[in-house]
Amino acid sequence: MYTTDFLDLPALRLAGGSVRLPGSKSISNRVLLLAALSEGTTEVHDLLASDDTAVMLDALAAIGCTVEHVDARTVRITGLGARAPRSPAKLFLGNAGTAMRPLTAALALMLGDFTLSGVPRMHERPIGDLVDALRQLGCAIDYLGQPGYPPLSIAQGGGVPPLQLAAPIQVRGDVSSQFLTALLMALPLAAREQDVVIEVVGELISKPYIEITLALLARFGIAVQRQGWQRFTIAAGSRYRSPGSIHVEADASSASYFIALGALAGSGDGVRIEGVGLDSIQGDIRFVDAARAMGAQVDGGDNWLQVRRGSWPLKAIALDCNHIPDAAMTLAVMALYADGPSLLTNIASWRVKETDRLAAMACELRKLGATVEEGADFLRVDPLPAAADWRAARIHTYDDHRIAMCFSLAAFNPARLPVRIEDPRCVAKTFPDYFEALFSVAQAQSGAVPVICIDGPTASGKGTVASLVAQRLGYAFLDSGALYRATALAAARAGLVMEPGNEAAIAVIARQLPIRFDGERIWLADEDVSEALRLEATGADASRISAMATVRTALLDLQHGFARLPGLVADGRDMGTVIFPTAPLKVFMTASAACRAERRHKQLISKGIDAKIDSLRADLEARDARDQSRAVAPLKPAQDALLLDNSTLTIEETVAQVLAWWQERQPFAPVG
Ligand SMILES: Nc1ncnc2c1ncn2[C@@H]1O[C@H](COP(=O)(O)OP(=O)(O)OP(=O)(O)O)[C@@H](O)[C@H]1O
Ligand SMILES: Nc1ccn([C@H]2C[C@H](O)[C@@H](COP(=O)(O)O)O2)c(=O)n1
Repeated sequence: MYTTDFLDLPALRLAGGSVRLPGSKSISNRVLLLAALSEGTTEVHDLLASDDTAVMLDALAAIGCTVEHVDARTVRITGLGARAPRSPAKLFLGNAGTAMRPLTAALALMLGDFTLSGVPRMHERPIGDLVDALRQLGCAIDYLGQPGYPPLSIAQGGGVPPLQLAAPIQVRGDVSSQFLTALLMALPLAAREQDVVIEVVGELISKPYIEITLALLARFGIAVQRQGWQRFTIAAGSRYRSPGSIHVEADASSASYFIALGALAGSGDGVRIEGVGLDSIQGDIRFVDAARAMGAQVDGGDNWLQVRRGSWPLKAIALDCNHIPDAAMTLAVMALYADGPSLLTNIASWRVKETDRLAAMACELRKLGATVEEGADFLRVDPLPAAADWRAARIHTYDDHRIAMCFSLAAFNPARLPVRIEDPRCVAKTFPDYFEALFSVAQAQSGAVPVICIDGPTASGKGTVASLVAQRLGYAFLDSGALYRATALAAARAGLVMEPGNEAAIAVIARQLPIRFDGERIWLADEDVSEALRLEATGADASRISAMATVRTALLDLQHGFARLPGLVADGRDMGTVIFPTAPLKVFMTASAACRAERRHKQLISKGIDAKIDSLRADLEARDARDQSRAVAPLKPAQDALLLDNSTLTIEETVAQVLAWWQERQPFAPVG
């Protein structure tokens, strides 16, 4: 997951290959709660691991369920069954509506004292209609802040009041379908002796989500009779029965980004999506119809979809999106690539989601250059047909995962502009590895993967700085010196002396180098050689073999392979001059010899390695002289490199300077 302040997506061109999607958030949190209310143990497979499921799991553990993490995608829940929940309990539910609403309803029908709170935005998301319905029943539930919104208190430690079940329980259906879902999941607790009837007031929105709720209730042994979308009856004697084991389908809303990707850029066989198919129980699968209407070619089976580009430009649509409220946001970005204005209607529910999505989408689409009309419950988006119409935008994401994900599609713009996604970590709500998945199937425009080169003499700090710059930008990092060091180490172990007569044999070793980078650690085959590589003797050997032309050629492809999405920071001696000559930023980093010898001395002493400054200085000057004077790819600044002498700078100041130069090269308008 990218935890950087922002993530710059370079211009993208094509998409192909296969992605496996994480489990559905809606299904995951419903299954977890139903497992918690059941007797016995339920093994939940392919569970979504995300912020919203994490808060649900924490809450279930806090009220006394046993939660065992079997592996990254499997959890075992032992439910409460007939037991009372552990109380008092304070439950923090983040910004997870799928946890806040159903848990409120379930706990309001149980013995105990509970408070339920969330992040500030959760305290702006309405829950009054659900609380009204629970109060009709007689539950003791109160607002701890603003009436109508969380945080809430449930105070039934002395006993659950007698419930008023004779008359149907009324709940509004036109603000959020989660209120009805919450009641449907919780009220079997009250239907021991008599039928419980729920009546929906107003037109029910997002009906497909209710279908998911009913399907999952059935898996847990609860049959609900439905009369149209207005009246739901839970039969007397209902009891949650664990299915023992249950699989969570992949998230159909998450599929929308990859369906769109296939429609925009799917080349060859297009994009294959694993984990959800055309027969999904999730309403958002109907996004496929909308994508087809816009021109996408979509095939599918039981548990897979395959998407290719069809009509181009895409066809504009006018669509009532009530049935696909979450996935419809993706259509708003696809509309930028259409042959006319698109109109998305019946999306008022966007206003009470993670953020006011109607306002947010309009604002961010305009930043890209689009003309957008925002109505109370609709959005009209004009396309951006010509490259000149597009702007390079910093997309603000409002702590809303879907905004981050759907705006990534703007990186396919014909103007070949990058798109900056602020706070990319917000995708953790439903799809923590979204950008990794995107980069695994998307291809950049040729030459568009950005590379920052930092070359310089030994101990100038280029490795330290390059690695930090890479971290701040979410880019890959290439320590090219490690490749020469590893080759030298492997050659020494093969009994070779680093001299010209052995050049051919050393080049063979370089070409087949079984090197692997794993965070801070470096492996040669199955041996961790991180420490051995940093020895001064290994550095000197590396310097000797780096003068051999065939060894340098043997390492070329390996180095080029590091240039991948979203970008690369590479440090070495010839990154800017030979390996990435068209890189948009080249830095030549130096420091005085005295300063470098002192830094290296400190570095070695801190690792418990004894060293003398004078001999270190003599060694590094000898190494620099050899690296500068060799015939192939000598150490020297590229013509267009910026010089950075950091003798008097701290590491942080040096990093800040490189990042400032990088920002100057970006096309985004200055902030403010
Ligand atoms: N201003 C600075 N910028 C970068 N590094 C610094 C700075 N001040 C001190 N250092 C320290 O200098 C030491 C040498 O840095 P580093 O190993 O990154 O150099 P290098 O140029 O990559 O060396 P080599 O080419 O031998 O791999 C590190 O311990 C680093 O923390
Ligand atoms: N791009 C590179 C990187 C390294 N070398 C050689 C020259 C160095 O003395 C030696 C070790 O590099 P370090 O780990 O100290 O950066 O490897 C090179 O020629 N070209």
